[in-house]
Amino acid sequence: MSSDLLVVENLRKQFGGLKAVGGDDGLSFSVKEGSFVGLIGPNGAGKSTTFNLISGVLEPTAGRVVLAGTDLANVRSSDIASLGLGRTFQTPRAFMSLSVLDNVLVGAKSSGENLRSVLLGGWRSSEPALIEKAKAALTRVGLEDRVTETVSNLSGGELRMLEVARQLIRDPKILLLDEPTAGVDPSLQGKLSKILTDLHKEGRTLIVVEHNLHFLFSIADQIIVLQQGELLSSGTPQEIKTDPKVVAAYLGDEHAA
Ligand SMILES: Nc1ncnc2c1ncn2[C@@H]1O[C@H](COP(=O)(O)OP(=O)(O)OP(=O)(O)O)[C@@H](O)[C@H]1O
Repeated sequence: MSSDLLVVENLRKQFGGLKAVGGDDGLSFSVKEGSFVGLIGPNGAGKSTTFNLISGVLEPTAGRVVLAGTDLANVRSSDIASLGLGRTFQTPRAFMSLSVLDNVLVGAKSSGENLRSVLLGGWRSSEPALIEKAKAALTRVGLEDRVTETVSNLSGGELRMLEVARQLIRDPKILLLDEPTAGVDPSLQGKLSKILTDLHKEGRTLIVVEHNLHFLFSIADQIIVLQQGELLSSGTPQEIKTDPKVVAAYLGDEHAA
């Protein structure tokens, strides 16, 4: 039986005294190694804040996050990635004037030195093994024909896939993806769903925030529903679709069984 890779325990985050995540007892849930979790909830439910707390972008007001047995309160946020956690953001982040390949390479080691030389315009990667790894990551996300393209010429969907490739080069155990279908042409969503399913099949744990429930419910094996920062429900996609609390509070009448 697989064990918990991620444990979120009594987690709370307030901004200026206003609750963003967690009620009185805080938000608690756990994610088993190798699972594919969808994190859903209406706008403002606390999904991105939860991602920011797990990835160390924000510090919790209370509670803790334990990744692979390590309490992240004891880990500098810049070191969380080296514990095997990768994440993408709602708004993709990239060096727009660099090539697709260089964007993957520059993130590979994430040293301050790399970033400084990119900003000064003198950065080059010359490690053949790393270049091969970057190309393999780009092939995984379907960008193998765009390797030499300048990032500013990519479509919104390609930019999202580039972000995933930038994470894959570090070989993360767990990947947090914030709205991967946003800006992706609907005709390409089948391709995206295959990419995510393949990452899952090779043993990676995925947590995906997504508003496109049709997309998410067809690929995730567990759904966690947040409402106003609190856990509303958790279960298989089928259980969630038919949970009266979820139907009433989130999915709306048209989804009622
Ligand atoms: N930096 C911040 N300062 C103040 N309030 C914030 C901040 N970030 C988030 N919030 C508030 O916290 C709550 C949760 O926001 P969050 O962005 O986590 O929700 P979400 O579920 O990701 O929403 P969406 O689906 O719209 O992206 C909201 O009420 C939001 O206004």
